[in-house]
Amino acid sequence: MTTAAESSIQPAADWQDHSGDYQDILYHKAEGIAKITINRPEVRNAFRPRTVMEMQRALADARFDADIGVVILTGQGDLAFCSGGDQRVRGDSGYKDDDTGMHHLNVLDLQRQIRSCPKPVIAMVAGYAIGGGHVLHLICDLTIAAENARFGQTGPKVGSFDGGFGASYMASVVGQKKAREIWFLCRQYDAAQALDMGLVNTVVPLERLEQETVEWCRLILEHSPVALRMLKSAFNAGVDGQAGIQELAGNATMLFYMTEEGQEGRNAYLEKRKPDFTRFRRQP
Ligand SMILES: CC(C)(COP(=O)(O)OP(=O)(O)OC[C@H]1O[C@@H](n2cnc3c(N)ncnc32)[C@H](O)[C@@H]1OP(=O)(O)O)[C@@H](O)C(=O)NCCC(=O)NCCSC(=O)c1cc(O)c2ccccc2c1O
Repeated sequence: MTTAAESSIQPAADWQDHSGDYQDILYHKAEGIAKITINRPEVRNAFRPRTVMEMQRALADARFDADIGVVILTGQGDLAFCSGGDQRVRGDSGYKDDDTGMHHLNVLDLQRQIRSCPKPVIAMVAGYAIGGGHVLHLICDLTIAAENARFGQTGPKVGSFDGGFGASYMASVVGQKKAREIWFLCRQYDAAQALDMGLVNTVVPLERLEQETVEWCRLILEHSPVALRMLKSAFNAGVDGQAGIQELAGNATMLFYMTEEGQEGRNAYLEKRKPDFTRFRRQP
């Protein structure tokens, strides 16, 4: 019998360990890919506040590492990607932080961080993606699922709900009727059903899960980082309201700063002269 920690997923890259002092996650890098693994298989990779904080730190590292072009989010073992918030530490107003005793719903911060990360984030799902763990895979740009993957929400069963991305973004992915079914009935869906409703991008045998995911990463890494960045923020802008527009506009500003026209404004200010924009064409 396999234990929750054991994995039959074949490694597909020469991963370098960057886990450092992390307690709840593993963090690896290889070939321009960062891999963040929730490492709490004894609770089906449920997250507590510390888990989320560590994931936030690792994701920030991946974002600011110029050698990294794509991020994989996954869970340790064959049995679960993530089973959502750790119900054992759920207090009366959130999940209790071991160190401070404060109550958190900090996975919501992580969701926004995944969405605004200018690099593609891919969920690599074996086993259960349930509750807040299901929303985490949903938020990722792409999901590669193993044949044993199972998806679903439990909120209304356990006294919780995610009325943010978990509801509205889900509806934009699977449609209003299906999203309401997923939340109202709290059923589980297998990988084939998830593929059928557009919740995942592809389904592969468990052993090939990482190989397929790394192949997708390698393809992405062949492509223009700026084009990918612009596309991600453009996809977000359509559903994220003012925050999405801010992200897309921020990328436009970054590109403008990279032009001579943008730099003329800065240079003129620093050189205490009037800017000369006459040499820049007005595009039709
Ligand atoms: C995930 C399961 C379907 C797996 O079932 P299976 O039969 O394979 O395994 P067990 O049930 O026996 O579990 C093994 C072992 O793990 C423990 N465990 C599993 N999940 C959790 C969990 N989420 N928290 C704590 N512990 C967990 C389980 O108790 C067993 O331990 P033993 O010691 O008894 O052996 C099934 O486990 C399952 O349904 N799990 C619960 C899923 C769930 O309800 N998750 C919480 C949903 S709410 C949520 O995630 C959430 C979090 C947030 O931070 C939010 C923030 C803002 C808005 C909303 C939020 C939100 O909804």
